[in-house]
Amino acid sequence: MNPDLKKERDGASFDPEKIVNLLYGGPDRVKRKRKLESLALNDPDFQHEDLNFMSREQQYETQLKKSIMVVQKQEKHGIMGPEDSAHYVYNGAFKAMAGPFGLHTSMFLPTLRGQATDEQKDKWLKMAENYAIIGTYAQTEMGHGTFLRGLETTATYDPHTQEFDLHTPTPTGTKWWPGCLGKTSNYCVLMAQLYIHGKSYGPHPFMVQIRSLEDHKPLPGVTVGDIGPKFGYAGNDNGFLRFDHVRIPRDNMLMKYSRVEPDGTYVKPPSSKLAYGTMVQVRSFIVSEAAESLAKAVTIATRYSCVRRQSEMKPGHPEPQVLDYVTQQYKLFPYLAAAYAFMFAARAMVSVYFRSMERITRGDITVLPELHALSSGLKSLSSWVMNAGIEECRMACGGHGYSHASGIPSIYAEHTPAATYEGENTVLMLQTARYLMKSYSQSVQGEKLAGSVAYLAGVQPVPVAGRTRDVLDLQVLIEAYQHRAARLVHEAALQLRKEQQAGKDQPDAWNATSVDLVKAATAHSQYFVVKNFAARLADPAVDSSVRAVLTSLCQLHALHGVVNNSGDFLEDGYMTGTDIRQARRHINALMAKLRPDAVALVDAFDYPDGILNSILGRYDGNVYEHLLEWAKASPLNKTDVHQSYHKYLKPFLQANRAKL
Ligand SMILES: CC/C=C\C/C=C\C/C=C\C/C=C\C/C=C\C/C=C/C(=O)SCCNC(=O)CCNC(=O)[C@H](O)C(C)(C)COP(=O)(O)OP(=O)(O)OC[C@H]1O[C@@H](n2cnc3c(N)ncnc32)[C@H](O)[C@@H]1OP(=O)(O)O
Ligand SMILES: Cc1cc2nc3c(=O)[nH]c(=O)nc-3n(C[C@H](O)[C@H](O)[C@H](O)COP(=O)(O)OP(=O)(O)OC[C@H]3O[C@@H](n4cnc5c(N)ncnc54)[C@H](O)[C@@H]3O)c2cc1C
Repeated sequence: MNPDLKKERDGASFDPEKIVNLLYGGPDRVKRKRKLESLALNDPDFQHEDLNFMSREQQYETQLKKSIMVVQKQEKHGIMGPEDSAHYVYNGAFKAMAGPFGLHTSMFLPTLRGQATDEQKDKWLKMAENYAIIGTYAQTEMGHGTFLRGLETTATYDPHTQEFDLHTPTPTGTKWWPGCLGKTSNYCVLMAQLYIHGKSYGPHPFMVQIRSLEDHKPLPGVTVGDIGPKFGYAGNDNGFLRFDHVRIPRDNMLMKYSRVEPDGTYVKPPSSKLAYGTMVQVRSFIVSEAAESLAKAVTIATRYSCVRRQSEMKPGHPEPQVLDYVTQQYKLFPYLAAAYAFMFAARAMVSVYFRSMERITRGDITVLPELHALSSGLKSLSSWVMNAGIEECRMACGGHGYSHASGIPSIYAEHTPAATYEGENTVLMLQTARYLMKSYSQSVQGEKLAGSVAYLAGVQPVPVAGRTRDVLDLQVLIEAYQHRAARLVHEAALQLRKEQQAGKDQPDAWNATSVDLVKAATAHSQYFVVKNFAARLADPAVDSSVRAVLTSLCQLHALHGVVNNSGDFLEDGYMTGTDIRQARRHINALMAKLRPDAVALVDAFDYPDGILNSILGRYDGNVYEHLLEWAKASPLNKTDVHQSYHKYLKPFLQANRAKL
């Protein structure tokens, strides 16, 4: 063990195991998590050359082979359900979401479960759950991803044959991006515009076979392939798909909510947005993905910052650990705090999701708009912060952060698209804003608001300027976030009205106000995160040493947000210059207080080395010797003299020498 890391761990004010239990739901679940992770990490069948040293084709093949073994072994070991899979599959076996069966489990199966009738489930779900067929979720097209109503792929009902005719009318209508489509899937859930008797009914889901179950060749009329290399996701065959008048039976439309009768009569769903249910589910889960990826990057950068010694803080003294530089703490600790904040927010989001789904299943669709607004806002906020945080962690590791040996580039490449997939973040924040504007106007009309928007009922009066308040008090901070969100919603609503009064129609007024609207929706989401973090600490079951350190983290998270967005808090005089100055001082004091606990706090995320996959973030801190070992494994080091020397460099050098 690196002596610096040992010293850090010995000096912590709490036992990290207590936080591990808090984060993962108690000792039994932690035991299960560790068992599943180590089962996957120590399985010789899952060992392979570092993916960073492989070509894309090799990566795809390796991940596909592993995916198959994962399925077989899951069955053998009785590993079931999303929590088990998160530990065994995504963290243990893959260290990634993006394996070639990723879309089968994350979207294809949930869509069948959520959108198919019981008869349709009997027909397909068992086959899909048992991997007799592999599917994906094919919605996005080359020309349209965000604008779902603009999809071009059509499903035209023919009552004579009781079939749908699937067709891609234009190049831009080509399905583009669906994961696991390019080479792996033989089925997909296709989102296509439903046409009956020449009338459009909007996007609907259809179950479509795209490849032969005999030889895996594309079925007649189907053109399908891989979209080529991307920023990351090398092991995933994101694909393209086109249809040339492909016919499928009527009952291949997923008909849990809307139906087409044999004669072509359309039966409306209780809400047309129920067809978008899988996206809402995955958005709700992405908050956890964002929290975890950020936590991994922060773990690597924090441990490395205790091992790394650089420069002279005091003349003639030994080089200090870089984490002792307050600027380094300022880079890392706010993201450490954010990772915790989003882990708690993710838990809350998932329980809101399941509670809402229970009601929706019982036929109560009134909860849908709030679920959509909350999941859209939290998905966007968490993935934005995650992206900024991972990049900050990379830079905090200096040059070594840029090497794949740090593990950070892979974390970044694997998770950065979360800001884009399942709904582009700005677009989703505007969806949240839409709900906030509606709620605000209901409140202005005297309706009582409930749930996450109840606070919009009235913007609190601005306290007398100069009033002293303790900005370290979590209740004071929650009220400040609440006030800021309510005010920004109120002002965005006023601005929207002003734009309309100035003669703009509603869409133009909305566009003109959209920067304010995104700001308001972001503030609303941040308020939820801060309030939820503080509420988690109020739980009497939380151990006192843990409560102490997490309270400091919660204060840091909230204060950092205040200082970073100080204009919002100052603008209407709710906070004063003195408050902000105090907030800055408190941040410094909190960082000093958290410094001795930093390593224990990242240890408490409980990522073993096999999952972090990082030389810099090793638990034992033996970074330097392993860096060299890792580099020696690079394919370019297989021989002392690379063959290209003989082909190119040698003649070039010889010719140059001959000229002299
Ligand atoms: C069990 C699960 C197991 C494992 C999962 C584990 C972890 C998951 C974590 C990670 C995932 C891992 C791997 C996956 C990796 C990548 C996969 C990526 C997949 C994809 O990207 S799929 C494609 C996603 N595409 C989108 O998200 C498109 C975004 N666009 C839209 O959603 C909509 O078109 C838009 C923009 C929201 C709607 O715009 P518009 O205003 O034009 O809407 P409408 O006119 O259609 O709507 C009017 C009305 O309806 C409201 N509304 C819109 N959407 C919804 C909704 N989903 N629910 C409820 N309500 C909705 C809208 O706000 C309007 O309301 P209003 O009239 O104002 O009342
Ligand atoms: C790694 C990865 C995996 C994916 N997997 C799948 C999959 O499995 N299945 C699938 O169907 N799709 C998948 N997608 C596609 C993904 O869902 C879309 O890329 C995403 O929904 C964004 O749509 P877009 O690409 O059309 O972006 P665009 O909508 O073209 O966005 C471009 C810019 O325009 C802005 N913009 C667009 N509309 C508005 C608006 N109304 N108001 C303000 N600004 C706007 C956006 O904010 C953005 O800045 C995947 C994408 C990636 C990157």
